[in-house]
Formats: sequence, structure tokens, C-alpha cells
Amino acid sequence: MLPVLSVEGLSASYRKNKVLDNVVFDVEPGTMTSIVGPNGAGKSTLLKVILELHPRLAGKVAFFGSPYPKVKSRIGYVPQRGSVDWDFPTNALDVVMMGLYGKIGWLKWPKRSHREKAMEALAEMGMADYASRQISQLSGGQQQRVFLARALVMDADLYFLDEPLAGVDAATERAIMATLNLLKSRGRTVLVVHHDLQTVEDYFDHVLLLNRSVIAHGPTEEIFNESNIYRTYGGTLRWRGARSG
Ligand SMILES: Nc1ncnc2c1ncn2[C@@H]1O[C@H](COP(=O)(O)OP(=O)(O)OP(=O)(O)O)[C@@H](O)[C@H]1O
Repeated sequence: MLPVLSVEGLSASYRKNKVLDNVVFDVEPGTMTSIVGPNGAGKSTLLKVILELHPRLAGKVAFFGSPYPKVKSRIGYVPQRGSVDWDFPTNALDVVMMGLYGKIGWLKWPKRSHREKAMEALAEMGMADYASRQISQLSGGQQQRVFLARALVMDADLYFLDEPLAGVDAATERAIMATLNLLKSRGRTVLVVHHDLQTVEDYFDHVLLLNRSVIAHGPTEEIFNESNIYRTYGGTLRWRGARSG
């Protein structure tokens, strides 16, 4: 079967600082993968280079066998919450509607059905009452829920999310994971930059351990073990090891 995503020999840098070196991996359809590694391992940069938001020095990336510009509309990206200007004067409903622009077209007015779809997604994330609230007036967890609602309406085949669970409360974490599981149950493929080693086994069926290059990648039960985690984190590891039973 053609991989949903194929990354071959990818390298990238900021000025002379090489942060990704010969990254190689394929992602199979319908999987939910966590990208895990220490601070500065290049996880966010990997997403940005894959999505052509940051240049690559070398390597190839193919989505469903095609280059990114050809398949853009099939790909959803939820950036890190901290990287977004939340003071931009817009409300929650409009942010979700932005997820529909591929379908509406940039210069056309949204139809009532588009608005309804966006409202449904907000309701699914428990955010219906906040539709007309300015995004600067939302809490961090609420902003993240709005982002997830936008991902839902995008109706993409492949999703990239950068730390969607960072700094959210337990209820928001459950709501976000329910949404990601819903996408997976619809056959979508999901890649998530994730920082909490304790929940990797519960939440993700695949894991990509990254530290400048791929340390290990595959089904969580095969890959997510103490020796691979140690190889990824080295001396920075503070975690006490995989759950026993
Ligand atoms: N805009 C930038 N300019 C210069 N260096 C950068 C920039 N963004 C990231 N870096 C550097 O590139 C390296 C990889 O950063 P990146 O954000 O991809 O790592 P990460 O694994 O996502 O880290 P974290 O877990 O801390 O979010 C780090 O050393 C970082 O300091």
C-alpha cells in the first residue's frame, strides 16, 4: 500500500545550525503516530519542513505519492498554540470557518451550510457557546479546542498537530483525544508532536522517536521501550521507564 507520507533523507538547519539530519520514515494510512523527543530535538521543525513552511537542505517528501503543492487540500495542520497571534481580531466561529476555505474559495462568501458545519464542529468540541467570542478572550484550553474544531471541518486525510495537549486541563485533553480518535475511526491519518511520555502508550498506536534523526519508529508496543527512549533522551531522561503491565 502506498504510504500516506514518505520522508526520505530530510535535513534542515537554521543558519548553520543543522537541526534535522537524514530523517527517514514512512507513515501508513489510518495510523495515529506520536512524534516524541527531547526539547530542541527538531520535532516542530520536522512538521514545518514537511509542510514546506521551512526550507529543507536535502531530502524528499511525498504525500500519497505526490508532492505537497498537489495535495495541500488533503492535509490539515494545527500549529503550536504559542506560535499563533491570538490578538488578531476575529472570533471562534471565523477561525473554524478558515478550515473550510479550501472548499469555499478565498474570495467567496461562506454559505449557510458552511456556517452550520463550523457550528457543529464547535459544538463537538464543547465550544458552541463561545462562537462569537473574540479569540483573545478565550483560555488556552479553549483556544486549543477551537483549533481542533477547525481541524474537524477541514476534512483532511492527513493531520499534523504540534503539541495539541500542551498546557490544557484534563477535560480538554479528553475532548482533544476523542476528536483525534474520531478522525482515526474515519480512516484518517494523524501525526502528533507529543511531550508526555506517560500517555504515549495509551494514546498512540505508532511512535516516532526523534533526536535530529529518527532513533526508532514503528508500532508503539514494539518501539516504545526503555532502551529506545534512553537512546532518544540520553542523559536528559528523567522518566522512570515504561509502565509495567
Ligand atoms: N526560528 C528559529 N531560528 C533559529 N533556531 C531555531 C528556530 N526554531 C527552532 N530553532 C532551533 O532548532 C532546534 C530544533 O527546534 P524545534 O523547535 O524544532 O525542536 P522541538 O523538538 O520542537 O523542541 P521543543 O520540544 O522544545 O518544542 C532547537 O535547537 C531550536 O533552538
